[in-house]
Amino acid sequence: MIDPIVEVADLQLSLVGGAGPVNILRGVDLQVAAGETLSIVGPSGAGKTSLLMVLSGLEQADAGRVKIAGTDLRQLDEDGLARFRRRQVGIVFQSFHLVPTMTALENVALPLEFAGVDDALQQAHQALTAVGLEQRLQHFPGQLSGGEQQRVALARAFVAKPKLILADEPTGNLDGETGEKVMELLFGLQHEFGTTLVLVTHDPKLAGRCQRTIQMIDGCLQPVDGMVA
Ligand SMILES: Nc1ncnc2c1ncn2[C@@H]1O[C@H](COP(=O)(O)OP(=O)(O)OP(=O)(O)O)[C@@H](O)[C@H]1O
Repeated sequence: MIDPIVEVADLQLSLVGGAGPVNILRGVDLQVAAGETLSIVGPSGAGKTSLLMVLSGLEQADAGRVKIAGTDLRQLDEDGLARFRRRQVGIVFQSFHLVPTMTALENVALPLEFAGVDDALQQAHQALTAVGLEQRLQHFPGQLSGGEQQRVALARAFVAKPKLILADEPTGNLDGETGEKVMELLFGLQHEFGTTLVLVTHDPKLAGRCQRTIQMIDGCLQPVDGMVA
């Protein structure tokens, strides 16, 4: 593959649960090209979220290779991983993960402020306008609907123009119509910025919007319909 932004080889992850260590990712190989949209589907508990956690640097793999936008994540310490996340990755979670004590504007400005950007609030204002929330800048998450909260989360994920967006069930907590609108916004922003998108979903319609779909089964990635992971 030319110019892959995600390069994962023989990735292994085990986490310690109540009954001892569990092998969650068991030899994952994956390449995603710059600008590509990829969906990952598969049964509950197969390891999809865990893979996104490793790709975002929120979880450290036990073995294998994880290179994102040319950075070998396994060589980074906690500070390096935090810097990597701020610069290269935007994350959209099912349950929004906004800071409840901050307004929509402050939530979106946060990644820019961490990155030392001077006009963080101005850029956050623009990003919220782009998702149709210019009338909600000073609202706190608790004063927003689920769909509005997810639009704030989309603005926050895209505001620093990361190379990679990781989305975990971004419409999972929304009703059908609201989910459709959030999906349109997500793909609209992805297209506008040419961002690489890796999306975990149980929704076949959402998965079908991506250029490529693969499935996670029992900690391993497998092709869907003859496609190659
Ligand atoms: N912190 C943890 N400690 C121990 N086990 C964990 C931890 N986090 C996840 N697991 C286990 O890892 C497995 C994979 O979980 P993961 O959330 O990645 O699956 P998933 O495919 O995203 O599932 P779903 O579709 O239900 O969200 C599950 O069996 C889960 O119980």
